[in-house]
Amino acid sequence: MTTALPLDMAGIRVAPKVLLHDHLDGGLRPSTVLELAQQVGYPDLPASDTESLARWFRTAADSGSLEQYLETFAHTVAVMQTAAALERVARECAEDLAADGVVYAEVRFAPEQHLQAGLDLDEVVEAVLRGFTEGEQNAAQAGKRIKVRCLVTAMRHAARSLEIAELAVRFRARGVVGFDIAGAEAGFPPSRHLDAFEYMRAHNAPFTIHAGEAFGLPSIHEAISFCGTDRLGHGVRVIDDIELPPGTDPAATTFPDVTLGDIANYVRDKRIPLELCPSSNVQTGAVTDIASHPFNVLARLRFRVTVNTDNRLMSDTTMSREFKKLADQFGYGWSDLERFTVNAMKSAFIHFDERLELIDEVIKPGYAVLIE
Ligand SMILES: O=c1[nH]cnc2c1ncn2[C@H]1C[C@H](O)[C@@H](CO)O1
Ligand SMILES: [Zn+2]
Repeated sequence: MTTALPLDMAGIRVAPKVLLHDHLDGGLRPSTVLELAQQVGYPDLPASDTESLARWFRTAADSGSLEQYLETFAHTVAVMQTAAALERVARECAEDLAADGVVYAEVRFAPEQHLQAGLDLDEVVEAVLRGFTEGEQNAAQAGKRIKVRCLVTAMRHAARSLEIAELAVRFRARGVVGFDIAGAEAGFPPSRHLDAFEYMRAHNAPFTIHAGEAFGLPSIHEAISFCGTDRLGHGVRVIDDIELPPGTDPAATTFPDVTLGDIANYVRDKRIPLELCPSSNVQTGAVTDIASHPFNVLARLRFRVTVNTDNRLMSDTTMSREFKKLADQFGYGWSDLERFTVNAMKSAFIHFDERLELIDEVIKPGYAVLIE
């Protein structure tokens, strides 16, 4: 592990980063939530100034339960019901990610949650894509290169997943690069949405599934074996299929006495990317704290780990902060952060030539100056 330049926040912010798991409705600026609520006359915000609102989201999301964590989205979704609001939120998302040094992002949201003021699914997606393009252009003017693509999510408790998969395919040439399911995991197995996944596969279109976050191995097993997912949203509970001797330090650099079960072996053998979201996992109770997060075990065992924010507003985080937390906890250097970034870029849903270009022209040169 070489660390030529100090691995501090300033350095991490300039390092090129790739983000595969970030929710549009979980990443609004607190000031934007307030302004949009005022504009649309939404009366139910739990706070009336930026600082208190930011604090409310963070503490309410710190619930230890995915179900309670998800309740906080009622407020962000409520203010994202018009084309103008969606466009603004998407534009600011691209700008904020670019300012943090993210060079490629796949940002997801559930179009079916944004129909309350009369927009249809296509109009919702069009507004968000316009916002991303504007944000990319504004970032470029500020000297920051970013490419933002969209994943459309279906809510797993609802019954619109096939329609959303069709939406993903309909918009595939216009900036939607994949499909996802999210929402409460317990009681809503991925196999409820088999027709949607089959539709995606029939159209040679990729998808990811939130699995192995609040629920354990059975959820991961369904996602990979029955649904054929291309990536795992979180997937952190794959650790339940990995046996380590009692008392093993999760921050160790090697794990020689490890035994992998069939599911863990399959995920690693097939290089199925894990979209790990450390801070979010602590908030929803998937793990106790960052120190006991299986990120390091999975990374050292060479699973295809990627680092993600999940919900920047609810976790009061950024890609840089997630990198910093992991580096501080597990002693990573620039070459490790580069590896996680290349892992993410290889796992992106854009075409191979575009991934390669970003790796060769942006990521490798970006880390080379930090490592030297
Ligand atoms: O971490 C998550 N697990 C499951 N569902 C989630 C998570 N973060 C956000 N969501 C839900 C709430 C949002 O309204 C929805 C679409 O982005 O996805
Ligand atoms: Zn998520």
